[in-house]
Formats: sequence, C-alpha cells, structure tokens
Amino acid sequence: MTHLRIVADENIPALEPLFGDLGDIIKLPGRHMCADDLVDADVLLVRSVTKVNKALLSKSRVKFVGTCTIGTDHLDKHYFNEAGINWSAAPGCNAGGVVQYALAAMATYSPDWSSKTVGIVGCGNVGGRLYRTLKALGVALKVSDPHKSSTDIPELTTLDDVLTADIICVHTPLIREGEHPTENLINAANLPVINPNALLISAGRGEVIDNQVLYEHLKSTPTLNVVLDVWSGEPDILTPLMPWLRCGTPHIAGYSFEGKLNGSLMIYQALAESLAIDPLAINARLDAVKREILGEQEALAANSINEAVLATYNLKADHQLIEQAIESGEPMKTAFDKLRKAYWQRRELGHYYCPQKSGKIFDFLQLVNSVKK
Ligand SMILES: NC(=O)C1=CN([C@@H]2O[C@H](COP(=O)(O)OP(=O)(O)OC[C@H]3O[C@@H](n4cnc5c(N)ncnc54)[C@H](O)[C@@H]3O)[C@@H](O)[C@H]2O)C=CC1
Ligand SMILES: O=C(O)C(=O)[C@H](O)COP(=O)(O)O
Repeated sequence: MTHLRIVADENIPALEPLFGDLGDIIKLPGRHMCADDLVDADVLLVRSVTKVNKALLSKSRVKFVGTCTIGTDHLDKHYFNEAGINWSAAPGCNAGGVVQYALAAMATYSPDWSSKTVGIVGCGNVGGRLYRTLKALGVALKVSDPHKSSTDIPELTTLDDVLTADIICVHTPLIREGEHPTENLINAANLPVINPNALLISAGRGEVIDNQVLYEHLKSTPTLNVVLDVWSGEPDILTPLMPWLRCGTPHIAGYSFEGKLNGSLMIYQALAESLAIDPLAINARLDAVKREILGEQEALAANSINEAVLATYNLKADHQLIEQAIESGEPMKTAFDKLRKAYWQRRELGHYYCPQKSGKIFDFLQLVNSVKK
C-alpha cells in the first residue's frame, strides 16, 4: 500500500493509533493551515476551524478530505466534486456531548424543565436525540425542521410557534443558501416572539443567531435567559454580549471525550474504506483504539435527573472559561482557541452507570443509551 502523507489538525485525538500505519502524519494548527502546508499531502484531516476550499488545496494532490466533526459548513463540497476529491464527515459523532450540554443548561437555568414546553429548532442527529430523550420523559415539545414530516414528528410546527416555547434549543447547521437557509434564522423580526423569561440555548452554529441583534435585544429584555455555545465570527466573538448571557462557552458543546474520539474513528473508517483496506482489519483497529482509550464505565450516584446530569457536567464552570479569558485582557481572537485546545476531559452521560439496578437514574441512563439509535 502507498505510504501516505497525511496533514492533520493537531487537535484531532488518536491520530497515531488510527492513522500511523497509513503514512506520515504532519500535525498543524487547523485555524492557520495554508496552501503551502499541503504541497505534498495526499490526505487532509481537519476539524471545523479549517476552511477547506480551492485556495487551500490549489497546490496539493490531496484526494481525501476528512472532517472529524458533524458540521460541514467549512468545506467547499462543490469544489471537491468538481476536483474529484473524496470527502467524509462524522455525522452524529458528538451528538451525545451536545445533548449533555443542552440538558446541563436546562438543569442549571430551568431546573423545572420537565414541566415546561421545550422547542427544538433542527431535529437531526443532535436535535433528534434531544427530542427522543425528552419525549420519553414526558416533556411537552414543539419542533421546527423543514426536512422532517409530521408522521415522524407529530410536534412539528412553525419556527415562530417553536419560539413561543419555555425553553428553545437551536441545533441547525449553518446553511447560507437554498430554500431553507439558517443564517440569521433568529433575528430582529422573530426575537421578540420569544417569551422574555424563556431559556434560549444555541449550540448549532454562531451565525444562526444574529449576535449583534441578540445583544441589542438583551439590553431591552435582560430577563431572557440565553446560553450561547456558538458565536458569530469565532474566534473573534462579540465579548460585550457576555455579561448579558446566563452562560457563554467557547464552542465546546460537542467537546465530550467520546465525541472527539468518535470523530477520529469515523474518519479513519472512511479513509480506510476508500483505500480498500480489509474490513476485518478496519474493525479490529477501531475496537482496539476504543478499548484502549475509552476505559471502563464509571458509577454515578444521584437523587434526581438534574443531579445526575450536573454530576457529569458542571456547565457553570465552562462559562467561567470565557469570563476569565476576558478578565485576563488577552484578545478573544487568540484566547478562544486556547480555551478550546485546553478543554478538560468531559465524559458523556453514556460513560456512566447506575449501581442500583432500578429506579429513575438507572432508567434515565438506559434511556440515554437507547436514544443513540
Ligand atoms: N456546538 C457544538 O459543539 C456542535 C455544533 N454542531 C452543529 O450542530 C449542527 C446540527 O448537528 P446534527 O443534528 O448532528 O446535524 P444533522 O444534519 O443531523 O441535523 C440538522 C437538522 O437541521 C435541520 N434543518 C436544516 N435547515 C433547517 C431550518 N431552516 N430550520 C430548522 N431545521 C433545519 C435538518 O433538516 C436536519 O434535520 C451541525 O451541523 C453543527 O453545525 C454539531 C456538533 C457540535
Ligand atoms: O462537530 C461539530 O460540528 C462541531 O461543532 C465540533 O464540536 C467543533 O469542534 P472543532 O472542530 O472546532 O474542534
């Protein structure tokens, strides 16, 4: 087999154990990759911060681009098709981490969420898991997603109706063109539809909510509880927005330990299949890496679902990351990525088991595992 030259974002976990046998791995900071870095590359492995387009690939012979992320708005897929470049993403890889984030936000800022109406904007891998979890727990729901049918989701309704819910979770991709664009989906015209005491959680892409408009809206409606993981113009975010938020985090909703590793595993599988490697060998490697890295499940003691969620993830601590960075005076343009790079090892809910073999925590953790399908 050809020895490949693989250029990869340095923040992709498990590069050596997965890709080491396929060739040389050159690790670079994803945000700053340039065409000269790719001159001799065969394979490019990225995360969401690298814009992969004709300009980046113009000097290279790259024939496979893999993004270890769910989102693909940083990839120029039209160009890949034109240029015959094979590409792959990692759908759903960190959906469990984002759902954990949304549940932690609800447990922290609306602890009585189970008796509220929850609106979900975008009901794919992330929104769909959240939907199935909340539905199984008997929560009232409203969903907006132009690509779903009310046969599958009876709670399907208009965006404006979803925005009247007590809690609104936004999980759409960034789509700039076509019939159902999501850029500035939440804007000056529809922010006033949201109840001034609602909880708004945004964990899709920053440009889905017009941040400048949100800032102006919060100045006149400070009771609105906003949890923002994703921001317009990352990494150079609108820091004056921070004091108006209940919680602001540096795009880490999907940064669960499992979520990041899943992204690498999925891209290794896609690349190995494209190289016609024996499926048994592919599976053996995937299993070995998972066994080695994921380790044993941990016991979780809690008296309520909120307690269980917050025992796995104290969201307020993540809010302090940006606050401390602002206090330090370092420009957010550099601080934002440093916070992401140094992010702590957050295990998903699925990593935990309940030592009691029955009861509401046991049932909840079973549910978390069952909604993956
Ligand atoms: N904050 C974070 O760390 C993370 C953010 N994300 C973002 O979340 C997005 C969603 O992730 P998945 O659910 O896994 O993607 P997905 O592709 O499985 O689902 C997206 C859903 O949004 C729907 N949608 C598209 N246009 C819409 C519109 N105008 N209004 C309402 N719904 C619309 C689609 O029909 C689809 O069902 C990703 O594309 C990514 O940008 C994903 C992972 C981590
Ligand atoms: O998977 C996605 O889509 C995400 O938003 C990732 O969690 C973003 O992580 P990075 O690719 O920016 O490290």
